[in-house]
Amino acid sequence: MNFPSDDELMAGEDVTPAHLIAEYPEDFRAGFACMVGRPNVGKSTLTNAMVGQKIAITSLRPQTTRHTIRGIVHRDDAQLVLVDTPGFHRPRTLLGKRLNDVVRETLTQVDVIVVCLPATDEIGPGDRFIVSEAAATKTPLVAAITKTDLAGKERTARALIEASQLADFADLVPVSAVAGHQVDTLTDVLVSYLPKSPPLYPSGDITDEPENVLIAEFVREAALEGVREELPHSLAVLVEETRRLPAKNGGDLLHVYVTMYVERESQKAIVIGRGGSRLREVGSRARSQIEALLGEKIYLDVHVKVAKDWQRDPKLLGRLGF
Ligand SMILES: Nc1nc2c(ncn2[C@@H]2O[C@H](COP(=O)(O)OP(=O)(O)OP(=O)(O)O)[C@@H](O)[C@H]2O)c(=O)[nH]1
Repeated sequence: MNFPSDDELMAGEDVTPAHLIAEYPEDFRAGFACMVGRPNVGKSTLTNAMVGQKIAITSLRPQTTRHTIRGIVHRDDAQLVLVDTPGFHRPRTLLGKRLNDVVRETLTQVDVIVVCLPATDEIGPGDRFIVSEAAATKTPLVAAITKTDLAGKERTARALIEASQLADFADLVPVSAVAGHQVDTLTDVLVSYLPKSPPLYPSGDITDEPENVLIAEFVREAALEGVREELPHSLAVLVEETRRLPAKNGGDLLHVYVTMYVERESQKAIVIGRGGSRLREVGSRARSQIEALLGEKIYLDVHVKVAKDWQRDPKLLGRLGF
């Protein structure tokens, strides 16, 4: 994570690029919020709804968010940088341990933590574990009671009461990212916990994740779609290279070379499909998303490799950005 250090923030104009010193109101606020919660509670969807553009990766399958992807909410009076963490897991592998470390480190550095609790579900041990980890930091906690459109009024009211008994939340906000209900209210609440500060990022930025991370996530998301087998933990995607090559019809075309790592031959067969049919579908779905992200046509080359136990291989984990 590349949070600006205290020194950088204190140093003000000395390190602030010229484009950031543009005019901003005296009481401007800027800072970081981090979403935590069990898998599938709606963290990514909520991040997208607040930022207003697809950045974090959502999926029907749990635990798809591997990388810490930030979205940035730009307002006239504030800049809210949203950090979308992978979520806590009971660490069984080196990957699991590193993911937890990333989350913990993040939680101590942000200005406010958003604990996402779905209105549809009873509070369980998973929620309690996450809330206790979050409460162990000195950071203010805000509860977002998510998916209220699915839960209805009565169940949402009960979820609010249950949440208020769970921890000393500074605020509780019922919200539906899908229906767009109370999303702005949540942003208002989070902004109120940010320090007075000049903007931290240029006004056009929606995320500072390198493009290759987003490209890899798009391929991963496409590869997981419609697969029932337990693939989420076993699938990792790496952008090996991007290269601009002359196109047939003149000009040039961006070639993107991607490797998908699975742990077993059987998983490779699932990903590739009969005669490569599934992989072609995955490639074309990912390609159109990547083209939308980059604003240009690309050539996408996806290779599938078996890397047994990649989750325990420090070298490969490092290359994959963990
Ligand atoms: N109806 C409804 N569905 C929602 C809402 N928010 C999220 N969902 C759905 O819930 C599922 C999980 O949402 P995500 O945003 O991927 O959840 P997450 O917490 O980021 O999940 P992980 O990446 O696994 O940690 C997706 O199918 C979403 O479409 C909501 O407000 N209303």
